[in-house]
Order: sequence, then structure tokens, then C-alpha cells
Amino acid sequence: MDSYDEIHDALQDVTNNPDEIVADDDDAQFPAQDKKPAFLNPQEAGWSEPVPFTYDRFAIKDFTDWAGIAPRYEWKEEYGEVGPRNVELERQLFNAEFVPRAGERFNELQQAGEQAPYSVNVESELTLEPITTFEEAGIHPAMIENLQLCNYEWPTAIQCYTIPAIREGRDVIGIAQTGSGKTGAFLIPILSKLMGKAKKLAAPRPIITEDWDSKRHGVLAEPLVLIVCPTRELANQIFDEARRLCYRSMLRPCVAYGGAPHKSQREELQKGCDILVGTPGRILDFMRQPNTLTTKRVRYTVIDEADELLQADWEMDFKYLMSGGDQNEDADHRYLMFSASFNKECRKLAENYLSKDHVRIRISRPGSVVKHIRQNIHWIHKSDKKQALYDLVLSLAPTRTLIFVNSKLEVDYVDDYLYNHGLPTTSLHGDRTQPEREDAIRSFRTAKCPIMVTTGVSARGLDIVNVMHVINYDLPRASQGGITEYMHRIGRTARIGNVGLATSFYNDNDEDLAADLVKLLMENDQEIPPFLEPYKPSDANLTFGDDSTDSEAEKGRGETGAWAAGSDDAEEENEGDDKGEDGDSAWGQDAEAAESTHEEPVDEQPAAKHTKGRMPAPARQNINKDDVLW
Ligand SMILES: Nc1ncnc2c1ncn2[C@@H]1O[C@H](COP(=O)(O)OP(=O)(O)OP(=O)(O)O)[C@@H](O)[C@H]1O
Repeated sequence: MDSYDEIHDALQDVTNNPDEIVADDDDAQFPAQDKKPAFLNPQEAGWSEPVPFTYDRFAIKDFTDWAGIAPRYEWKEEYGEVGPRNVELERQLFNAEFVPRAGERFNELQQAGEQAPYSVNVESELTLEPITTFEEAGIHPAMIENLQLCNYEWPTAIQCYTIPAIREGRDVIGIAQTGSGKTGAFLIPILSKLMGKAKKLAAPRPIITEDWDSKRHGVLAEPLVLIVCPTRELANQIFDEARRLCYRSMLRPCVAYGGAPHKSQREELQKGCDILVGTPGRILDFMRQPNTLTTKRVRYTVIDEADELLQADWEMDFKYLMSGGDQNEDADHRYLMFSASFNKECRKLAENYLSKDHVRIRISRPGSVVKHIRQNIHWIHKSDKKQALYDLVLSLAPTRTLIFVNSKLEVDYVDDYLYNHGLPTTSLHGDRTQPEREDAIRSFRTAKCPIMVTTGVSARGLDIVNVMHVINYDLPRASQGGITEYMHRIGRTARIGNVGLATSFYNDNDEDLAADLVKLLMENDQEIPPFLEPYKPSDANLTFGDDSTDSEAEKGRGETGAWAAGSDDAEEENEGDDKGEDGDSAWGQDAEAAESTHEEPVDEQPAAKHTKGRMPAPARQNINKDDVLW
């Protein structure tokens, strides 16, 4: 199955006629309160057998399988500017199986000219000529080779504009839809620029030998690039992209994120660090420790998911981070901010840090979604959600599926429910230990467990190959980011020109999202279900808030195509106020926002413990491997 039409049709049949697909309770093989769907059980339907999960194995002290210590290219003094190939590392870094590839609609993301299906809005004092190919962009030859290894044939629209802007030495705000290559949009030009100068700019670095000992040989980490993002998973993912794009160069990437031991991360920093990716809490920790990390050499500070991190209540820590801990007096320091959403408030805060002549690039309306996500909304009463979820999942060919719920407790319930009904699930939320989190991501990425149940902690940035279906088991509350959060969540599918399906369960509790949801559906020519009809705007002219400042909006400067800056900024109103609840003083730990610690009322009576892994796995059935999409 390679098109979402098939998935969609299958879904329509099932979810629009729930009575027809539920068999007599007499046939039920599950507890009496559950109804057995008339179709096959999960294994007969092609789902792999669930993998029993023992949390105990993560309790061991010497867990060493941290994502942050993954191998990277180790440059040696005797190499020239570009080191020799390392075949084994190359195989690991560029393994096509687990890296998303450009899909059939890639050309829509790529077009930056008049024909582009998305509006392009560039505000810049200098005339910015977008590039059309990587080769013409004056990119370092080692980077060109790395792009080829990554299979990046053409730049995406956001890359077409950020590459020349960064080459010209400007601060940048880059806004483009989910899955449109924003990570490459900052990494490619920054790393390419530094590749030719690394020897001159980088701090002295130790020679890594067999008897390497951090206490004796370690150096102070003095990165040239600092990349800050809100979650650990995203930090690891950007680190992976940096490992690929730094391949064969002198630039050595490192990652720093909460939950994993300081020791292993510090040891990596002490081997030399040119590119540091991390979550704010851990970076600040290292900055405050003696002889570990200084930001005095930093040339580029990048804030990914900037609207998430630019929160007024975190201003002090943010200032400290942005100022390089009072140490960086280098005028030649560029600041770059990226996201798929950027409201007015963020824009104002961002301008405190950016130079006056910064370039603002917006591909499509901030907060919009790519057209190639099919969005379905189904009315499901709260008490029917689990059965509906099971029916929905079994109604489709097995495909990598991400399920969002609004609370950590509910993640456990839903995961247990699906697992105990024979589905290969894993789950992730902020109360899991770091080894558990890393294992969940790995299992999902490699399709050992092709269904992942999670909270909003996975809403942003996660880039996993072949996620064809995102399910909002719960729609995000206004306090959890509302429509902005919805947009980021469904953006985990249909990445880089691939198609995808997003299904959301809606009921009376979701009324606060209805008006924004309808506008987003209308903007993308999606079907409006009858129960959402009343929320259609009376005025056919859809109005969305954007990131224009008030003065720009008054002058009409902030308008993006048809999307006028409205006086009531829906995005702004929907920014959650419980951001960072998970952390101490928010940035004291990772800024893992959008994950509610408030529990939704749960249907089940006894607050069952998370039992997953203790139930006997169902007997293996015939698996039709041809239908499996991972
Ligand atoms: N020019 C390109 N050609 C092909 N693939 C690309 C290109 N640029 C980036 N990609 C791939 O596209 C995928 C999505 O990129 P990325 O994660 O940077 O998206 P994003 O815009 O940051 O999304 P989000 O807003 O969800 O964080 C990645 O797997 C990346 O490797």
C-alpha cells in the first residue's frame, strides 16, 4: 500500500460504520466488556507479535547503550582538510533503511519560485537570491559528498533561502512546515562554512589513543556551534544529522541532554567538541561546571523549535544561554531560530536576541500543515475510545503508527490495552527513565514495535521513517498548545514529500479546539465532519494569527498571501500555560513542554499498574509480510 487513499478508504469503512465491524460478544476472546472486531486478530492482520518488555533490564547500573555516545568521524592530525573514508561508519550513518527518504510530493517542498504551492515570504535588507541546487551554492566539497550520501538531491524551499542568508552572515528566523528539512537548512550552510576554516577556528584537540583517559588527556569543550532544542529525542536526532553532515571533516559533534549520566557526555566533550547539540538544562549544567564547557568560541547559536523555547518565564536562563554565559564577546556571533510555528509573542521575544538586520524567511503560513496529510476527525465518545482505537488500527494494513494521548497515565493504559490485545506497541513519556525512552525510540524506529503511544513530548521534531499514521487518541487541550500542538503532532507523518494520514478522536471535551481545527481543515481542503459544521467561520475568508508584530500588522507588512494578521491571534491564545511543568524551574531540567502532568479523567476504575510485558504474548499467527509497511 503506497497511497493514503487506500488507508483513508479503509478507515472510512471502519470508523463510519462501527456497528458493522463489531461481531457478537459471544465470539469475544477478550474480557467481556470488550467487543471483538469482526476482522482478524492483529497477527492475522499482519502485525508482528508484541515484544515482551521488561523494565528491570534498564535498572542495571552499567547501562551503556546511550544514543549520545554513538560513533562519529574521528579526525586525525595527519589528515588534510577532508579525511579518508571509513566504510563501517559510513554504513552506520547513512543506512538507508532507517533514514527518511524524499517522497512522491517532494517537488512541492522544493519549489521556491512563483509556481510554489506554498507562499514564500522573505524579509531582508539584502536581496536574497534563493539557490536552486546545492552545487551552485558554493558549498564545501566534503559537504556536497555528504549530501549525496544522504541522498539529498535538491534543496527544499527553506534550504534554498537559508543557505545564502547564512552564507551572507545574517541572523535568521526560518519558519517552514513540519518535515520540510529545517535541520538541514541550518546545518548545511553552517557546517559547510566552518569546514574550510575548522583548523583555524577550532580549539586545540587531544589525540585519541587506545589509552585515552579523560582526566589526563581531556580538554575544555569550546564549540563553534551551539544548537538548543526542547527534548532529548530531538537533540539526539539533530546530533545524528550532524554526525552525517560532519562526516570526513574535522568538525566533531557532541550532544548533551538530561537523563543520561553526565560522565559519558562529559567524556565526549573532553575529546573535543565543535558542534554541541543539546537540551537547555544539561547545556547550562555543563556551562556552570568548571573545566567542562565554555561558549566563548561559539560563532552560531541555533534555537530549534524556537517558539517552544522562547517563553517569557524562562527569560533569565535563555539570556544566559544566548549570551554565552557572559564569556562570548565575539561580535561575529550569529543567532538563528527555526520552527514550523511562530506566534507574535515569540517574534517579539526573538527580536531581543537577533540583530536588527536579521532575515526572516517564511515558507507558507506559520502554523500551517503540509497539504499531503489526509486529516480525518471522528466523533468518538470517551468511553468508546479504546475499542475504536483497536478497530481503527486493525482496519488498516500494518503501518508505523504514532498515537498521542494527553497524559502520562493514559499512555500506560493505552499501551497496555493494545499490547494485551496482541499489538506490537511501545510507549514514551516524561516519567520514563532515559534508558526506557531511548529503547522506545529505537524499537519504534527499527519497527521492532511499530506502534508507539506517547504524550506531547514527541509532538515536535521527531523524524522517523515511514510513520504513515498519526492518531490523536486525545486532541490537545488549549493548555497544551491547542492547534499549534495539533499541527506539530500530525507533522510526524507526511515528512519530506511523503504522504500520510492523521486521525483524531473528537468529542464534547474538545470544543475549545473546534474553531481552529475547522479553519485548519478548510485551509487544506479536508472534509469537515457534520459535528464540526457549526464551527465553520461565517466569513469565508479564513483568518489566522501569524508572527507579525503589531506595528507590522498595522502597516499590513505582516500579511502572508491571503493570511492576514488577525487581531485575535488564535495561535497565541492556544499556547499552553503549563509548559515546562515537567521540569524544576522549567529549564532546570529539559524543557519538555506540552506534556501534561495533569491527568485526564480515566474511564477504567482501578488505577491499574503498567503491566505490559507480564501478560503472555498471543500465539503467533500467519503474517503476511508483503502487506507490512516498515
Ligand atoms: N534536501 C533534502 N532532500 C531530501 N531529504 C531531505 C532534505 N533535507 C532534509 N531531508 C530529510 O527530511 C526529513 C525531515 O527533515 P527535518 O527533520 O529537518 O524537518 P523539519 O522541517 O525540521 O521538521 P519539524 O518541523 O517536524 O521538526 C529528514 O529525514 C531529513 O533527513
